[in-house]
Amino acid sequence: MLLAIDCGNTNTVFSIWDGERFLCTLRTSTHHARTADAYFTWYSTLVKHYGIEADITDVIISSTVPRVVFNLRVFADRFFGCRPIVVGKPDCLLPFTPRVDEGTQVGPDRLVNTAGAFDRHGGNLIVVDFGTATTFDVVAFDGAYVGGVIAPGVNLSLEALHLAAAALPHVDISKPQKVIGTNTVECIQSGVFWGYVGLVREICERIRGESGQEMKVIATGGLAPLFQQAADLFDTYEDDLTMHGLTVIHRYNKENGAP
Ligand SMILES: Nc1ncnc2c1ncn2[C@@H]1O[C@H](COP(=O)(O)OP(=O)(O)OP(=O)(O)O)[C@@H](O)[C@H]1O
Ligand SMILES: CC(C)(CO)[C@@H](O)C(=O)NCCC(=O)O
Ligand SMILES: [K+]
Repeated sequence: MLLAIDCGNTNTVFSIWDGERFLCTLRTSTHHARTADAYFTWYSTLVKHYGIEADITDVIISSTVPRVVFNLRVFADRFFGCRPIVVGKPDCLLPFTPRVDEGTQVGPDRLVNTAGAFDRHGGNLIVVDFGTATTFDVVAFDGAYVGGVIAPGVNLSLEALHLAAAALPHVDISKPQKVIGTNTVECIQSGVFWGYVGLVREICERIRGESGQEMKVIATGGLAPLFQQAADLFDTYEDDLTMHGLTVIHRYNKENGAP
């Protein structure tokens, strides 16, 4: 069985796979100081709760936070006796070579999203991921990551307003009924919500223009459905895209003789 781990700057998600069959997802916040033993305590409690007979033989990790990788490696070695594949490390094979400026370290989550989206949809895609940052990954005709866009995440923008302006409260994102807010909370929600609708539309339009291609837009991340409610921004929404990408890269490494 495969344990696929996606560590973002905010949240860490584990998913367990029996071959192609998805078994469960476990989610926790990302903390660089969490030890291998602490991961196992959390993991084994939840696996037991879900009644899963998990016999993990393989682990793959994508982490946008370099510091957490050490403890996750120890976790994989100590509790499952295996050496994980870590996306972005030289010994992890990718189904494509990113076409970016020399020396650029593309976020592993973006490489994983690219692999997952190409596997499901073929090439000429824009993948929009609403995580800590809002990222746009451009996937070429042949499945290569060829660049993209990084914008501040939705929750980060809300938090930044609250932190920087003494009179602005913390506000949760939601779809406002109108553009013109008549109280502070509505004004903030309007700015961030409609601002992101415009941002997504404009960036996708410009990517299509620059590529000279029609491109399908695939959205992932918890907040994507909220934005889709407001406007026809995406062709599809796939909440499991990153996890699927991890299984694609894992399979590719197995088939191509990686350790
Ligand atoms: N249905 C939902 N409605 C509102 N907010 C949601 C929903 N699902 C998830 N969220 C929130 O959306 C945010 C984005 O979630 P997501 O898991 O895509 O990224 P993240 O974990 O915040 O980012 P990263 O992967 O960079 O750590 C999270 O703060 C999450 O709590
Ligand atoms: C942009 C984030 C933070 C999104 O999770 C991550 O992909 C990352 O740290 N990227 C490194 C820089 C890059 O992707 O070009
Ligand atoms: K994510």
